[in-house]
Amino acid sequence: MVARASVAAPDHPPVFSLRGVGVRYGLVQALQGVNLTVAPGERVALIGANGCGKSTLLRVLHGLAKPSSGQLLRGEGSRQAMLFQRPHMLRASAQHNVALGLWLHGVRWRDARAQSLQALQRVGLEGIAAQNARTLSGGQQQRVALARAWALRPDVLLLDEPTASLDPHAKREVELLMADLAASHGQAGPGHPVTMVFSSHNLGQVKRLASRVIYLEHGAVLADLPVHDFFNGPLPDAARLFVKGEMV
Ligand SMILES: Nc1ncnc2c1ncn2[C@@H]1O[C@H](COP(=O)(O)OP(=O)(O)OP(=O)(O)O)[C@@H](O)[C@H]1O
Repeated sequence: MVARASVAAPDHPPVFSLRGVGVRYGLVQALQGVNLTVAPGERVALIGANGCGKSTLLRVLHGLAKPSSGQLLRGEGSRQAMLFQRPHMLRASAQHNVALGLWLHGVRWRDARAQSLQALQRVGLEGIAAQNARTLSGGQQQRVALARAWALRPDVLLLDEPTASLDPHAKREVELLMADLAASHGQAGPGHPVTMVFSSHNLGQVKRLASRVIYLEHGAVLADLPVHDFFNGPLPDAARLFVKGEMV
C-alpha cells in the first residue's frame, strides 16, 4: 500500500501530472505505475535505494526518457533546467559555458555574455568567470551549472543527486544555492515560484530543502508525504528501514 497524503489544493494547474507511468529498459522495469501530480512551487525530494528509479523519473520529467506506458502531462509554457551529479562542462571559460546555454535559448551573444556574468555573480563565481570550466573544482563546476540553469530563469529545476560527489563544504554551498534558487521565481515573474524536484541520498538535505518526499522502491512509489509527515509519521516498513539505515 502506498502511504500518501494529499498536498494542499494548488491554485494553479499542475507542473507535472503522471498517470500510471512505466519505463522499461529491455528486461528492467525501471519505473512502474507511477501516479504523481506536482504543483507549482513544490520542492519534491526523490529518495530510495540505488536503482529504485530516481534518475529515470527525473529523466522522464525532463523529456530525456520516454514512458513505455502511462501518460505524462506537463504544464504549458514552463521552462525547465536539469542538473546532474557530474556537471557537463565544455572546455571553455565558465562564462562561455553559461552564455552558451542562453544563446541556445535564442539570446543574442552579446546579451548572453552580460547575463552570464550576472548569473555567475549570483553563485559567487564572478572572480573565475574567465577560467576554463574544466579546471574548476567539482563544487565550483556544480555552481557554474546552477548559474547556467538560473540564467535561463527556469520555472522548474530538476536535479539528480547534485551534491553526491562533493566534499562537505561544497555540498553545503551548493545546497544553499539550491534553496536560494528554489525561493526565487520563474520566467513568468513574482507569484510564479520555482518548482524543484531533486534526488538525494542525504536525508539531512532532504529535511532542509524538501516540502514533500517521495520514496521509491523497485520503480514504484511506496510513500508520498509532506516532509514533516515522512520523517515523523508512520511509514511502510521498507521506507522506515531505509530511513533508519541512511540516518546512521
Ligand atoms: N539506460 C539504461 N539501460 C538499461 N537499464 C537502465 C538504464 N538506465 C537505468 N537502468 C536501470 O533502471 C533501474 C533504475 O535506475 P535509475 O538510475 O533510475 O535508479 P536510481 O534510483 O537513480 O539509482 P542511483 O541511486 O544508483 O542513481 C536500474 O535497475 C538501472 O540499472
